[in-house]
Amino acid sequence: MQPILSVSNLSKCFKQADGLFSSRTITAFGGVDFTLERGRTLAIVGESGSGKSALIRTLAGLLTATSGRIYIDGKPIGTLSSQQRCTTIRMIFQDPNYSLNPKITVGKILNAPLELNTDLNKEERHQQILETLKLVGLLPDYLAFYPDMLSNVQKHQVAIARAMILSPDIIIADEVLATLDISLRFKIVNLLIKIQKIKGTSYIFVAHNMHLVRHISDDIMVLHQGSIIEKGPSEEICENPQHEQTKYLLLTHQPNFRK
Ligand SMILES: Nc1ncnc2c1ncn2[C@@H]1O[C@H](COP(=O)(O)OP(=O)(O)OP(=O)(O)O)[C@@H](O)[C@H]1O
Repeated sequence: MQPILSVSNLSKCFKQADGLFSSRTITAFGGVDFTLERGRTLAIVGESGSGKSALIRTLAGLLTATSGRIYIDGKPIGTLSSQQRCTTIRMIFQDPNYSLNPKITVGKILNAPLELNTDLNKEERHQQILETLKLVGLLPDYLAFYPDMLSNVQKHQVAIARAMILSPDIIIADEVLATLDISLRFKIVNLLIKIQKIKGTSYIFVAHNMHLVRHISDDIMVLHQGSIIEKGPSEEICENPQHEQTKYLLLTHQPNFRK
């Protein structure tokens, strides 16, 4: 079967001012190749500055690649309209305290992507919103709530609902669990796993916690200084890491690691 996402020789460079008249080029990542199958979860790990955020932002269309190709379901991403792109890949940002507008209700937050990207009428949009709220485990009462009236975990549920409202093929989650304590982390992880089973969504997770990564991902890709140094099935990478940097990440973020 065709992978839902295929990335070939992708790179992103930034130009940064260096003195008054000169600039220097910073390569955030380069030569990145990978595929993501439908209904699978890929975790991207790496030390700070390894290029994780730049890569996922490029995949989500928030940054333009310097070179390389991205194919969605076999089609070059450049051939998709912005609506098609929005309904295919959605991103969940790290902290819902910043990504959810505190001035609008949950109902309006969920209605906006439908209004912008679909031809559904008001009643159809309302139905879609109710179904999505149910999917993430929230009651219809929450439609009238403002984000500040919600607990931290409920804000995460709303952020997931906003990402799922267009039933995208791929969800990219940027360190979404970092702001939650351990018990709530597993609540959100289990919710994401449940959604994947029901909808067949593919996930790309950026995470630091290797223990969690092992639990939630099928495959792991390790970035180091902008390059992929290791990728493969999660169990294999965690049990038998080949690269020193992967061993270091496992030691730092997984206390039981003994290699
Ligand atoms: N807008 C930018 N302008 C210049 N350089 C940038 C920009 N964004 C990222 N970089 C550089 O690209 C490299 C990769 O950064 P990136 O934020 O993708 O790393 P990261 O792995 O996500 O780090 P972290 O885990 O700390 O978020 C770094 O050297 C960073 O300084």
